[in-house]
Amino acid sequence: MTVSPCRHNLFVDRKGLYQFLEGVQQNCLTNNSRQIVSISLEIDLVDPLVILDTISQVNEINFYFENKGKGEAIAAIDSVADLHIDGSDRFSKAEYFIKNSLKNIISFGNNNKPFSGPHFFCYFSFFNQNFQADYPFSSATIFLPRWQISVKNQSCILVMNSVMNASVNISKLIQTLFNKIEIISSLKYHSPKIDNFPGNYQKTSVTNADHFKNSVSSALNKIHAKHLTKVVLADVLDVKSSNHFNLFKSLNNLREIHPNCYIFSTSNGKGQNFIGASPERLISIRQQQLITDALAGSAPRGKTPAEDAANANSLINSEKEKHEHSLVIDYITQRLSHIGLLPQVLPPRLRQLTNIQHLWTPISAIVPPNVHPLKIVGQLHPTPAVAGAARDIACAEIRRYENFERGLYAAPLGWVDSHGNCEFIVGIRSALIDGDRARLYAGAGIVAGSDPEKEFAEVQLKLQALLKALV
Ligand SMILES: C=C(O[C@@H]1C=C(C(=O)O)C=C[C@H]1O)C(=O)O
Repeated sequence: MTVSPCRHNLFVDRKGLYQFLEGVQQNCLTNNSRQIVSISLEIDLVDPLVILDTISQVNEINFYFENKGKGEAIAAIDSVADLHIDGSDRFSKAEYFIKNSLKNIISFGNNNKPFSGPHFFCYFSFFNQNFQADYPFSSATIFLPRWQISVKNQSCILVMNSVMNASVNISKLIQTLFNKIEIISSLKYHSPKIDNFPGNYQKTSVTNADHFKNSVSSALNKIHAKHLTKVVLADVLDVKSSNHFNLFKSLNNLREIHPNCYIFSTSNGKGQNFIGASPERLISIRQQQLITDALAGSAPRGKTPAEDAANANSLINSEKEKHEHSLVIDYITQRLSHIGLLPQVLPPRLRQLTNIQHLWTPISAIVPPNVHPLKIVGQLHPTPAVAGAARDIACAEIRRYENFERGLYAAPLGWVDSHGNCEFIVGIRSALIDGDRARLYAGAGIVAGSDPEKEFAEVQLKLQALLKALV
């Protein structure tokens, strides 16, 4: 990838930008080729969620990612290059697509700022192939957005990616960019308050409480028979609202209610969205430093500080929860070692969320430049935090017990840049939204010592927290 020098003043930029684009076009003419130009400009602070809500169209794919605690938010809107695939080699095909696309991208502008330059947004489904024929997302989607608006530490970067060839009108292209900046700048930074949606809604169950509890009991028999050591079973809640779900309000509610979680949303460009608030990072890589989370083992938050501390204490000291947790650590360290990394297990801690708390062990490693982030994602997914152990046996059991398609639930979603930086999370505590209908997903890890009633209560706790933000 070629990088042109950075200029600071927007007016100087306009002239420099014209010359840059002319140079690229000349190159296209000479080589009879096309290129993608990636233009990054610092703009006044805006709220990427407000921008997503205002400029995205139903027929365009998009992606939203926010971590309020880290002061980061990104909206990726519409696509200039995308890949939609299924099958077991989806991670390597996605890696190839990104590497190949990058060869043909030339960058201009503020390239040293966080989130400047081309970023590829990716979302995968839990299984290599979705069984439900009409499930609305492929098992892998990767796209380079036309527009990317991101905020990091109160600084805002706009990236426009655009195709350049011999016939592109450069003045028009620049005009499009500056018109967009004008529209974006006119949208004041605002964070609306949480709404109590007055709309009515009905809950309909796909599974019922007995089905879930019976599955847990049956899985426990298989665990005792040593067929497997852990399986994560999920449940879904179907909701029909009297109004269409309002994505913007739901996401805004989610970020207010769960400031320590990753808030995410993806759209397939056909009217369906997958959204949620996940506490679980699969991997983040910044300057070759990888961090991944082993997150498993749960207890509710207490209603009083004393009750909360007691719950935390019994979580930390529970042999059953520690066993459930250590399966995830063992798997992650083995899988990272398998691809030549040297994982370092950091001290364990508690991840305390609004409604629930988890055992949490971060694991770090240095990533050599020749190991692509998607190789690591493909290596790790699905961890025992969302599948079980042994992994393949657990996945087969999940298919047997769950009578719904997991789709994007509990699967990796995130972004990769051109330097090997990335952030991928696990799409748990999520919902598929389709007009006035929503399907909510949450699960719990089953190990020896699990109690069907308690596991059912844990899943309901997670589902209710999500429901509260959506309706
Ligand atoms: C599978 C989910 O969560 C996972 C299961 C947990 C558990 O059972 O203790 C904890 C965190 C996650 O790894 C979910 O929320 O859907």
